[in-house]
Parts: sequence; C-alpha cells; structure tokens
Amino acid sequence: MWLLLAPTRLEAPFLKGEPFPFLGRMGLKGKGFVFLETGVGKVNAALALAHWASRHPVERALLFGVAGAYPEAGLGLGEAALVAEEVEADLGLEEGLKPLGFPAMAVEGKPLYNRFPLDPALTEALAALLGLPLRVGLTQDRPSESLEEAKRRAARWNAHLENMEGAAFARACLALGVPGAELRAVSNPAGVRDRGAWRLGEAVSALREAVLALL
Ligand SMILES: O=C(O)c1cccc(C(=O)CC[C@H]2O[C@@H](n3cnc4c(=O)[nH]cnc43)[C@H](O)[C@@H]2O)c1
Repeated sequence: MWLLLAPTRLEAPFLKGEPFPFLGRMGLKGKGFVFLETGVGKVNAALALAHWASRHPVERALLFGVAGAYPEAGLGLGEAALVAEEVEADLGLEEGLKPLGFPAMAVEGKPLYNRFPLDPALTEALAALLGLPLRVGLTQDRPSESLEEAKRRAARWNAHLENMEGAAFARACLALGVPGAELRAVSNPAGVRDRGAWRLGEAVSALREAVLALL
C-alpha cells in the first residue's frame, strides 16, 4: 500500500478513488494507495504526513509534484527525477543552520542541519524501476523570484530542483521512521515567473506516467 502525497490536486488528476476530507483538503482511497492533498509549503507537507501517520500505519510514502529546474539540473521542461536528498535552504542563516550550533535533527546519532536524505533503498529502487535520474532538491517556502536568485541558490547548495515541500517531507519521514521517496517533474525554469515559460501540463503528464507505473 502506497501513501501518495502531492501539494495540490492539480498535480494528481489521474488518481481515481473514494474521496474523503483531510485537513480541509482532499484525500482519495484508491486501489493500492491512499492519496493526500497536502497543501503548498513545508508546514503543510509535514503536517499532512504526521497527521495521517499518527492514525494509520504507513508502509511507504511518495511525495510527488512539480518543481522548478535550476540551469544545471540536466532536466528539461516536463522531465521527471527522483530526489535523493533535500536541502532546506531557509533554515538558519544564509550559511545554513550549522553556524547556530543546533542541528535540525539527529538520525542514528548523526546531526543533520540543512540536508536530509530520502530513503536510499526506496529511492534507488524507484529510479531503477521508472528509469529516472536522481537529483538534489532545494526546498524554500519562498520560491526564487529571479533567475539570478535561482542561480545563487543552486550554486550555494549544489541543488538541481526547487520546490516548497520536499525537505519537510524528508524530515517528517526520518522522524517518523517512514520509508519516503520524492518524485518531481519540471514545470518551469526556477526563478522565471512568466507563466508562458511554464509547462505544467507536460510536468503533470510525467507525474502521471511515473505514479501510475507504481500502482
Ligand atoms: O508566481 C511565481 O513566481 C511562482 C514561482 C514559483 C512557484 C510558484 C508556485 O505557485 C508553485 C507552487 C507549487 O509548485 C512547486 N513549484 C513549482 N515550481 C517551483 C519553483 O520554481 N520554485 C518553488 N516551488 C515550485 C512547489 O513545490 C509548490 O507546491 C509560483
């Protein structure tokens, strides 16, 4: 059984099931999965997983959604990837959390500051099954608002894909002991606000192909 999560139902039009209300948004109970619409942003993503997992066993969880690509991502519009590691870029100073001396969390005694792994075994198995590459995600509640800002973030954190939920989902999975993976499809060049440069439809099609191949 999969727990599938996406920030908005716009990213999951291909999922069919029995709807149910979930934290003021939508859930679906389908064949082999439960889907949760989490809402956009870090808090919503972490809350959704934690709330569901506090009441139901979770065998494995997949967060999927669209993302912005940094110039060196090696992914075109509409192309998908598995996120192997997430950076929480707005946690701590410009240099991150380490200068403050307080890790965000510890996993098996190892302090984690701004970089959080998705489940390696699950992520690598999905990448092999789906024939998708691995990339590094960067999460920030405020998206890049210019190409220059996007390039700065990419260079600062050595990241490929920008989103608003991934690091929170990764941290919640680590804290709750849930095997979690993250699938992202490129909807836009990060930092480019002109919607004419976006390809949401192509990105959602890539999500559809990958997610339905798992069910
Ligand atoms: O209006 C804008 O300039 C703008 C820029 C980036 C993203 C948005 C969104 O409303 C997207 C929210 C939603 O989609 C994910 N997403 C997609 N592209 C990006 C991006 O370039 N940077 C950050 N997040 C992105 C995100 O995870 C949200 O779920 C609007």
